[in-house]
Amino acid sequence: MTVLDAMRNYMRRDQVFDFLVPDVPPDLDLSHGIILYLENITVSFDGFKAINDLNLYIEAGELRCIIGPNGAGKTTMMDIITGKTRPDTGSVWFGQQLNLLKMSEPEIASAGIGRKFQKPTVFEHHTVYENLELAAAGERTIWPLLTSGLSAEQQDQLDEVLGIIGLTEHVHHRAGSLSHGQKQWLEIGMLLMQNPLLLLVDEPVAGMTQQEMERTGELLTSLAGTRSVVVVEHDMDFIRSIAGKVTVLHQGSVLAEGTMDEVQNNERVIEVYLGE
Ligand SMILES: Nc1ncnc2c1ncn2[C@@H]1O[C@H](COP(=O)(O)OP(=O)(O)OP(=O)(O)O)[C@@H](O)[C@H]1O
Repeated sequence: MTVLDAMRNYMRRDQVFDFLVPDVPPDLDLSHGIILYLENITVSFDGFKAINDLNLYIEAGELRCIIGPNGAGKTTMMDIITGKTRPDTGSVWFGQQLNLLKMSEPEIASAGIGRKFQKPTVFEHHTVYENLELAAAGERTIWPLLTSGLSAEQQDQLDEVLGIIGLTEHVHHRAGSLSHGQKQWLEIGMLLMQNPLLLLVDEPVAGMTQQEMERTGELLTSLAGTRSVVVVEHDMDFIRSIAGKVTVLHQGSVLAEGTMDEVQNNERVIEVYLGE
């Protein structure tokens, strides 16, 4: 079964994960099995090419790890996908039909691309429940939430998300009282309330305990399949524990791509990154 078939199966409404199966917008064409196309991207800052003729393709439903030395362009690449930075040249497509370069940051988020930054940005004085509730509402639809609360479907989704991120027992605790790892999971849960089809996750395990790291690996692995997950991370043990395909960025381009074993044994990768 191809990844796309698997994704289509997950999308069937008679399956158990009903509330967590992202709705595929009608204009998001995944018929080629690719959810994200970055082609011939170049970005310069004051004449310095932070991204240099980058080509990257993310499959529907895959978990991709992006690694590379400091300054390789990983953050800039994420910024391009989310519309924060516009490239000088190249194209960025979400599925076959959505040209991300013609969309604003909020439009890109609404189309189904969620981003988790390295530091957790939960509302510390609100409970876990309230954080998820606010995330369900989204910025532009908060008024209905204040007046009538969550819909039955959103409530079911919230319960499901709580289970996935392992915070059911903490639902009425203030987010500020959670451990660092739990805050990171809560923020991933907040993104899940928006049902993204592509989740971008920046250095999720920085500062986590070994146990939290393992739990995060399980969480991200479980999210792939029903959605695509792109993880930027420096921790090689973590990458090895979750990775399917790994992309190594160097000086703004793809240096190598393959399994963790393949990239770890690649001479160029050893030279410019792993041998550091
Ligand atoms: N707004 C900016 N203005 C000038 N230079 C920038 C800007 N943003 C990024 N750069 C430069 O572009 C290059 C790529 O930076 P980027 O943050 O994308 O790398 P990275 O792979 O995410 O690094 P790290 O692993 O340290 O987070 C770096 O040399 C950085 O200094």
